Amino acid sequence: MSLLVVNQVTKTYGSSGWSRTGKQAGSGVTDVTFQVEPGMCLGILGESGAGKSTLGKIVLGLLPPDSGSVGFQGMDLYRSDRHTRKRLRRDLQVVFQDCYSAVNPRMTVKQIIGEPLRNYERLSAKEEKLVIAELLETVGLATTDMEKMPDQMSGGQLQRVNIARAIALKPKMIVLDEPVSSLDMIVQKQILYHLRELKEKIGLSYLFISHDVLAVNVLSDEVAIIERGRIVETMETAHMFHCVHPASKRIIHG
Ligand SMILES: Nc1ncnc2c1ncn2[C@@H]1O[C@H](COP(=O)(O)OP(=O)(O)OP(=O)(O)O)[C@@H](O)[C@H]1O
Repeated sequence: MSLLVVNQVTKTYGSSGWSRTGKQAGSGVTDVTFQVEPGMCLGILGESGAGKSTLGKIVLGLLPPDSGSVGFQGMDLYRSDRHTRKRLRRDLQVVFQDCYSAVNPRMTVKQIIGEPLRNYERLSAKEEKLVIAELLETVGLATTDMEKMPDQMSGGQLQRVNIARAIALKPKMIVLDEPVSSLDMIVQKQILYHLRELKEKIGLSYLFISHDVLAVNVLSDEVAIIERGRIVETMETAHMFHCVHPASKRIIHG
């Protein structure tokens, strides 16, 4: 059974003018269908404004679509009761592009990573500290980083903290919304390889939203090209350079 099933999802924003968020009203996404299998990574590759973040929010249960459905672990994300949704959200985590705004600047690394544990698990302070130390090691940070504040870390280190928080509850899937695009090239590469390792080690699935062909190539098993809110072509990443749709060719071959 597929882990994530997105079926004919459409979301249209206001028809004219500018929204409260300052974005110019646009089409959002139209009739989007795809699946992600357990342990696999699907890359959603598209240019700016193509609808990638809209799709990410819909999959995370944060933005109800106008029509269509999102199934996760066999349950309908938007038609389940609150209790089921909370359970599903535990298995569906996210890492956003902006590692600094994703954390509370007044919290220590220990408090940031401990937040989901406190929301879902009943651990003693000692157990929680042990789990956090293990998570820090898993993402390649030192246990002594626990007491640091976000502004004492580099962007790459803080993104590793965000990854540690995302995997704290041993989720089945992580939505990666441009997780490396604000980092420099060397750090980007390190984090992408680390995410790939984690995927294999823990059996994680990813929905990897990106505009970056090389990044998608490192992490994804399959890639779907999105243009003006529509998926125009889906292929195995290994065959990505033989794409046929004009939008895919433009994005992949530059
Ligand atoms: N809150 C909003 N209100 C109105 N229109 C919006 C809103 N959010 C997005 N849009 C519009 O929906 C379309 C898709 O936007 P979205 O942010 O999903 O694209 P994206 O591919 O993530 O772009 P980027 O890579 O620049 O972040 C765009 O035309 C955008 O202007």
